[in-house]
Formats: sequence, structure tokens, C-alpha cells
Amino acid sequence: MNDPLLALGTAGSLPADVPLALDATDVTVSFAGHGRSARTVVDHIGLGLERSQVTVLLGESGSGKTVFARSITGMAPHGATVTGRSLFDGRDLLRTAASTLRQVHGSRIGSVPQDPNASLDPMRRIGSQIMETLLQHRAVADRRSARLRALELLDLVEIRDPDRVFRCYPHEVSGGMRQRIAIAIAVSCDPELVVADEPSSALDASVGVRIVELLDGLRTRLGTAILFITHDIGIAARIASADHDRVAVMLSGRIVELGRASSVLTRPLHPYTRALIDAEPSADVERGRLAVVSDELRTRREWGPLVEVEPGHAVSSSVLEETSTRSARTGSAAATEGGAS
Ligand SMILES: Nc1ncnc2c1ncn2[C@@H]1O[C@H](COP(=O)(O)OP(=O)(O)OP(=O)(O)O)[C@@H](O)[C@H]1O
Repeated sequence: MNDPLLALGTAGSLPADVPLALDATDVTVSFAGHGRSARTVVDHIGLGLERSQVTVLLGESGSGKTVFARSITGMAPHGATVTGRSLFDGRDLLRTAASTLRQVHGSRIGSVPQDPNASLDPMRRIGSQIMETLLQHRAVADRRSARLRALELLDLVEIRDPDRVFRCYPHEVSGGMRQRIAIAIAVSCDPELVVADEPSSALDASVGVRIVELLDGLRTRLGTAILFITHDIGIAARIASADHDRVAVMLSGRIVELGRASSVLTRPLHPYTRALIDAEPSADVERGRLAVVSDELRTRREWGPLVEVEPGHAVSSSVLEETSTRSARTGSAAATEGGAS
């Protein structure tokens, strides 16, 4: 089991006076198995999310990224049993009533889905959907202000002709534009935190890149914390572009490496992170290809707690132990060879 104290997510933190937007500790999520014991898909992990900082949850499909992100924001999937704590503005979202969570989501926590079609109503004009969010969360006083703010938001997400798009139905605009609209809705009430779950994966590569750049720019302008979920190393590097942005690498429900993106993505310490990086699609390989990770890595349960190896970079303790054992062996082999010569 990872040590919850060490898994708090301090590696790569901003200075201490920067407040945490969300502070999750020792979170475990399990689902009832078919007639068998419960299956744990998130295993005693924590993460602190800071304003103006991007934290990327990186890991292959099924590693638990979505379940973890949903659970710590109080939106665990149906049937999940969640333990631990997730503090947001002094309130534990794991023990908050559904009616309060509905208020928090949309106003103080925004979500950008993988597929914007899932969050937009095909039967209603885009402008009216943005206005509804603003009015529902009382972000504006009346319909006139809601209309003005909706147009501003369309402009903020770089839609060139906001007046026209305001009057369109979702099917009348492109997929990339629908994702911009989903982002406009997610940031409409100035949230402290935005959770973006693979928001570019359903889009063409160049459109997806623009969406990622847009989110990156917005956190700088709005000071929002962003929790960004992806399995794509290239996208992770692009969104975690500031010095203090972090990557948390998830493997089978655990965080096995955590730190500044610049360290983790260029000097990975965990064999799993290295496997993900080695499997990064190159120009001649199909984009978004799933990484090839050995079953030995995937099925191993014990990695030990995260240990900081340099400022802003932590990795599972067992990786360090194995590395030092290997170096000792190499050292003694070299000494033996040296002695024999
Ligand atoms: N509602 C559910 N009931 C039972 N098991 C679930 C449920 N939702 C997710 N799981 C399981 O939890 C594990 C983690 O799923 P999760 O969706 O978090 O992975 P992920 O890393 O986000 O992958 P992907 O990128 O494919 O979404 C998977 O084994 C999945 O099958």
C-alpha cells in the first residue's frame, strides 16, 4: 500500500502560500465483484491540486484515472465505494450531499468531457445552454447579463463569430467548436478547478492541440487549477507547459511517479513511465496508440510509498531499492572483474 502521507502530492508543489484548490488524501475506490470480493481500482492515493497549476493524470487505459478524478470531486461512478478524504474549500466532497455537489459542480468545479456531445443538448441553441448554466448557478443577475456574459465566454474560447454561434444548434458547428463551447460552459462561473478528461482525444490531431493550448491559456488568465487526464505523452507535455505543472503517473490504481512535468517526462524513473514514453506515437505511427506495458509491470501490486528523489520529483520506493541493488551488483561485478584482471 502506498503511504498516504507521502502520497499527498507535494512533489512539484508551488510555494507554500499558494492555496490548494483541492486536497485528496488516502482515497480508495472499489466496486462489488460478481459474487466475489470487491475489486479495488483506486488504492490509497492522494493528490493536492493547486490554483494556476496543471496536474496531468497520466496512465494507460484502465489504470483508474477517470474513477479517481470523479471520486475526488464527489462524482464517483454508480456502485463505487469510496473511502478517504477530499477537501475542497474546507468541505469533504466524499461526504457531501448530492444537492450541494450539484451546486459545486458547474459553478466552482467545471468539467470538460471527452465527448462534448455528451454535455450539450442537441435540441437547444448554444447560447441558451450557456445562459442556463450562468443563471442556474446565479453567476449573473438577469437574462440580459447572461446573454452578454455568454457572448464574452464564446469570445474567450476564441470563437470568431460569437453572435452567429450563440444562435446555432450544436450540430451546426464543428466538433472542435463544440469542445470550445464545452470549455466555455466549464469556465463560465469562474471555477477554482477544471477537470478535463481526455478532451482532445475525439478530435483531429491539430484541432485537439488547439483545444489543449486553449485550456493552458485559460488557466494562466483565470488562475484555475486544472486536472487533466490523458494517456498521451505528447498531449501531457503540451498541457503541462509551465515550470510548476506536474504529472502524476497512474498504474493499476496507484500513483507510482509524481513530479514536475519537466522532470517526469524527460527523466522518468519508474519503468512504467519509461514504457509509456517509449510507446509514444511518432509521426509515422498512429496517434493515440495505446502504450505497450508488460504484464509483469501491470499486475505487480506492491510498489511502496512515493519517495522524493530530487526536489519536485518522487517515485515508488521499490524502484529506488531495485536501482540501488542493481548498482551494487554492477559495482561488485566490476570489482570482481577488476580483481581478476
Ligand atoms: N461503474 C463501474 N463499475 C465497475 N467497474 C468500473 C466502473 N467504472 C470503471 N470501472 C473499472 O475501474 C477501472 C478503472 O477505470 P477508469 O475508467 O478509471 O480507467 P482510465 O484510466 O480512466 O481508463 P480510460 O482512459 O480507458 O478511461 C477499470 O478496470 C474499469 O473497468
